Amino acid sequence: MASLKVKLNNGVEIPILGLGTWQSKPNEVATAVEYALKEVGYRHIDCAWAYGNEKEVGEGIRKSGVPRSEIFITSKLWCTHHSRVEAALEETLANLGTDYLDLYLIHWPFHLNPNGNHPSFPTRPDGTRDILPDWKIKDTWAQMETVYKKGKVRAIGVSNFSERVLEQDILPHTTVVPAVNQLEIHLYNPQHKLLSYLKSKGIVPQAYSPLGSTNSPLLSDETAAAIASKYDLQPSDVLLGYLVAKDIVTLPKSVTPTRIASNYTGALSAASKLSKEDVEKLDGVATSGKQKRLITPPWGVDLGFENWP
Ligand SMILES: NC(=O)C1=CN([C@@H]2O[C@H](COP(=O)(O)OP(=O)(O)OC[C@H]3O[C@@H](n4cnc5c(N)ncnc54)[C@H](OP(=O)(O)O)[C@@H]3O)[C@@H](O)[C@H]2O)C=CC1
Ligand SMILES: O=C[C@H](O)[C@@H](O)[C@@H](O)[C@H](O)C(=O)O
Repeated sequence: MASLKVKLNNGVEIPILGLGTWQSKPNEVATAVEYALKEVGYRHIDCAWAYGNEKEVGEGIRKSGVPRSEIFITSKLWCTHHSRVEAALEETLANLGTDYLDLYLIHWPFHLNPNGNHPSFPTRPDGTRDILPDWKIKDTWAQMETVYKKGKVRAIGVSNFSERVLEQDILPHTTVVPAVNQLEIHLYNPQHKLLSYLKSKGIVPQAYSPLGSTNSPLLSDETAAAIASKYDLQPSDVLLGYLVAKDIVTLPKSVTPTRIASNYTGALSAASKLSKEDVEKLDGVATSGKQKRLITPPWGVDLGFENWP
């Protein structure tokens, strides 16, 4: 049986399943969060300033009646805020209506121009993203360490950081090793090499877009479907259970009550049923020609990832 929590490198425990909230409309997310916490048993919500719905997530948390201390809340520092981490965190805390986060992540390893032509997605005259090329990501991380040491967040980590960025730009300069790296990890983008590297450094991986995100090609995958029918599960259960069985913190998003419920129970059920051979088979799907990244914002610079188009 897969464990329900994973221990981070500072001893804090994180529930292995969390509810995603990207693209959850503000008028839907409060109900979704309330339902997930009150009716299903989720105790972990994955948020971000950039999702524009943190106020409504906070509303859902309060309406659920589940005590704050029982819920693991993650949020992420947006790219236009790298020079003012503490102020950005305060804004997120106020939006969510809480006085601390369980985990705060740097959303992407770039500082976008805070004085550009858009508050979240500034672009240059040629249309490319207005990244500050001279900004050092270690200076963002130093501010993350400050808010951690002040006790405003129980753990700090990163998201969308490749091995190269961690190895060259973060780890040589840290006193606190990131607790987590949140990445696109799923059947078609399993990132085996990066996962081994993270394990060697004690950094816990979190899987975003575990179902393949919007209009997912994964839900009709033949290997996942065959394994699902063997155990009387849905393919979505297998997609999630596969990651949970590998001790990867998994973040399915849904605003549909039946899916919010089945993703939770199905993931745990699949994780307990999948054999070593099933997991090996699923591990090989991408390398047998199905490798595909689904979330590739147009950064216009090399992030250091394998298989970035
Ligand atoms: N750090 C980062 O850069 C990123 C972080 N994330 C995080 O990870 C979370 C999950 O990733 P996300 O990209 O949202 O994608 P998911 O892989 O979680 O897929 C979500 C999509 O699948 C649908 N869905 C959910 N459950 C089922 C089911 N059982 N059967 C069929 N369809 C289903 C949802 O529809 P519906 O809601 O209508 O039910 C939605 O369209 C995000 O919400 C966010 O919190 C995601 C991307 C990038
Ligand atoms: O967390 C979700 C994703 O990272 C999302 O915030 C980005 O992909 C963003 O839409 C972008 O275009 O950079």
